[in-house]
Amino acid sequence: MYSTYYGPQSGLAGADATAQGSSWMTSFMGLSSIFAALGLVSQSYVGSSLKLLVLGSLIETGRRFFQWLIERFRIQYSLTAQFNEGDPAHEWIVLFITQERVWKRSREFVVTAKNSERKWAVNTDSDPSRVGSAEYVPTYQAPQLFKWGGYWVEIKRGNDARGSVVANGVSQTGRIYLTIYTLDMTVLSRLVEEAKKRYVEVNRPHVVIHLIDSRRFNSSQPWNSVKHKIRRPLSSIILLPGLLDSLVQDAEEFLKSEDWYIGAGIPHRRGYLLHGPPGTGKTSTIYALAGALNLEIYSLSLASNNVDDSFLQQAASSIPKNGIFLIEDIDCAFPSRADEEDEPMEPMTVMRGNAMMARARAPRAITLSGLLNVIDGVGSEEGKLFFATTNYIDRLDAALLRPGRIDRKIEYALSTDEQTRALFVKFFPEARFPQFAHATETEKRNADAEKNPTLTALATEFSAAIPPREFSTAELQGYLQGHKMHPVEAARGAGAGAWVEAERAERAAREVREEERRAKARMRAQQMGGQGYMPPQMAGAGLGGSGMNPVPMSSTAATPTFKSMRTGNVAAAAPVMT
Ligand SMILES: Nc1ncnc2c1ncn2[C@@H]1O[C@H](COP(=O)(O)OP(=O)(O)OP(=O)(O)O)[C@@H](O)[C@H]1O
Repeated sequence: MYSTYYGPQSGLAGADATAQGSSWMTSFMGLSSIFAALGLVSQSYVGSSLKLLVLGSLIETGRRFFQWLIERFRIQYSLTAQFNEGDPAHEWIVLFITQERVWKRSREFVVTAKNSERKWAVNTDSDPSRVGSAEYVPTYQAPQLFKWGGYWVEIKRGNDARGSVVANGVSQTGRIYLTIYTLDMTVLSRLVEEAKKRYVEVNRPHVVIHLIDSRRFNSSQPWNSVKHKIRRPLSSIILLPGLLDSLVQDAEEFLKSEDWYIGAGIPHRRGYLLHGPPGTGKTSTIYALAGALNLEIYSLSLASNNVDDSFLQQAASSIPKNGIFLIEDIDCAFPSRADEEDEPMEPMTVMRGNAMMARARAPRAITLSGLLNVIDGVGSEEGKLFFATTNYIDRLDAALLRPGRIDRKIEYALSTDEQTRALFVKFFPEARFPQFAHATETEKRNADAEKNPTLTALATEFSAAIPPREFSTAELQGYLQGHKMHPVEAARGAGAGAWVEAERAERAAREVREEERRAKARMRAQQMGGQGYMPPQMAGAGLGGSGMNPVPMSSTAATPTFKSMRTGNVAAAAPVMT
């Protein structure tokens, strides 16, 4: 049924409107309550955030304050020492922390194949006799704390930005900072002394040689590489009788007489020049002497690209007391005129004019005056032993050789009969060859000396087969090494005699080749001369090999060849100390 009912209909419309109004109101109310609720929520959120912010700030401030306090404490109640790589003390401390097993908490290691360069690797193997093929060296990048002698010590590594280079991703040069939590300076010096003592102990079987590695060149830390050589006994050096003893005695006496030098007003230093043909034992003598006297060697090559006067000065003055400063082949820095003429420039360079030619022969970085200053300048005293070696003493300037710079000149010569014999005996000791041991008088009478020779007899035969003053000890050593298990073959028959003939033939061929090279070089020099070129040392009116060198060089003497040295006055002279 359907009916029309207006009143209520209109009433209904009104009610609708009312309902609409109330729903709007409701919505408004709802919204506002949401907003209110949201407001409340956001109020509480902001509040909490604020609270968190305040709390966080407080914690951070507290943390910083605590850090500051710790830093204050560290500064006030600790000592920090810095050890720079290249300095010997750095070596001591690295060994010390390795022995203290500080590396145990290390997380970073440099791993390299074993070689003679110092690494102070950690020994992780429980069996110390087992030798691994690689070295594991902790980098100490993160600070490490350990206890020593009742004190807390912190060790940290820092890098020297100027000098460090990155090899295999690991910085090679750097510093070690050692912080001890005490105010007592004596603790630091006790620790350093202890470190040095251990270092000396560990190195007893070795000779320590400090070198300059140009790959890690750092002018403020010149000695940046350390090598260890097994100590060589003095008895293994075969020289003329008395020579080695007098050298060792001289050096020992020098080291003991510091007070005398001070009293006499003489700088406490001693210079030695070892000169003579290659392979006669000059370098071996210095290493054996360093081992016998417990001295470390600081060895420098003047031929290195990076070495100039100021670097030389820096290197020499950073050698500690009682160190050996060694310059090998000292003549190399100042080649004689003959050598300069042997190495003319390339023809292309000549074509471009004299100005370019003059520049092409750039002045050498080391000057003679620079070298002289280093040998007798500030920092060269303090108990330093200066050793230089050369194959060509005639090339050296008289200024370099004067007493005070070079106090002893020791001449080495090619092997004498006596040395050749001694070398054979050293090579074939009776302990290793008992079958050739000394025979008793009865045995000697009954034995057939030809069939059953003793080592002494073989040594005499060997020295008779080798002409005296013709071969260096190194050459003879090379020959004997080829027969190290066969003393009879080494001493007799085709062995020694055939070797002498082969060596002579090879030398003659080498000299022919050398003469050809020189002739070619002279021709090139003449061609240059024809185009107006004059070698700078000639233009420089008698200046030495270094263009910057204000001191005249005595390089006009003809360069001796080793043939002339063997047959001439050098060969005739016995090794002497002057
Ligand atoms: N007099 C010697 N006694 C023992 N060994 C020697 C002697 N001379 C040379 N040797 C041996 O020869 C090798 C080279 O010797 P060393 O380097 O000492 O000679 P050098 O005179 O310094 O040579 P260079 O002038 O070329 O530097 C070494 O292995 C060394 O053992």
